[in-house]
Amino acid sequence: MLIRKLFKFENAHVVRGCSTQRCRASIHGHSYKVEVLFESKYLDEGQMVYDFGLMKRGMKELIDSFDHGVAIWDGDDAEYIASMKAHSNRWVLLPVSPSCEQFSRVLFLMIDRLLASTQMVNGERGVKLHSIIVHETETGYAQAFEEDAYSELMGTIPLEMIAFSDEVREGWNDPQLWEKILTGQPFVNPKTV
Ligand SMILES: Nc1nc2c(c(=O)[nH]1)N=C([C@H](O)[C@H](O)COP(=O)(O)OP(=O)(O)OP(=O)(O)O)CN2
Repeated sequence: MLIRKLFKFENAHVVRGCSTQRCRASIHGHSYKVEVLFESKYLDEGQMVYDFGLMKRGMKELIDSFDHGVAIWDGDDAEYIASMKAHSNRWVLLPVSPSCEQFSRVLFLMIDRLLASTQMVNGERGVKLHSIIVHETETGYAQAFEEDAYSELMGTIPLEMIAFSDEVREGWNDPQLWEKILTGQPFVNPKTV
C-alpha cells in the first residue's frame, strides 16, 4: 500500500544551462508542492502504514528548510553565490542545480537517510520511501524513485555537501538535525504526537 503526505514551500532559484531563457537567466520563485510517498505491506498498531503525524517532525523540518529561501547550486558563479548569501538570511547550498528533478532526488536522499535512522515504536513494519514528487508549478513536476535518487548516471549527490544557512538551522527544533542525520544518530519516534 502507498500513503502520501503533501508538504509545501516557497523558494527562489535560477537553473543554469536549461533551455528556458527565463529559467536559466533570472532569479524566480515557485510555490513548491512536495509529495512524500511511503509504502509497506503491513499496518501498525493504529492500522496505518505510518502515522501522518510522525511525518510532521524532522521530515517536515527538512522540507521546510527551503521555505522562503533561495536554493543555490555550489557550481554557480562565485559572485552570485556570495551575493545570495549576503542578501538572504535563508539559503540552502546544494551540490546540484535546483531543477525540480534534482530537488526530488535531493529530498529523496534526505528523507531516506532520516527514515533509515528512525526507530519506530508503534508496530510499523517494512516502511519504505517509495518516491518523492516535486511540483514546481501547477503544470510541471518530477518524481524521483530510489533508482533515480542513487543514480550514478544522473550523478551521485553527496549529502555532506549540502549546507544550510544559520537562520534555517535555527528554525529546526534541534540545530544539529542535519549533522545527526548525516552521522546516522537514532531518531526514536514518540509514542504520541
Ligand atoms: N524538466 C524541467 N523543465 C523545466 C524546469 C525544471 O525544473 N525541470 N524548470 C523550469 C523553470 O523553473 C520554470 O520556471 C518553470 O517552467 P514552466 O513549466 O515552463 O513554467 P510556466 O510557468 O511557463 O508553465 P506553464 O504552466 O506552462 O505556463 C523550466 N523547465
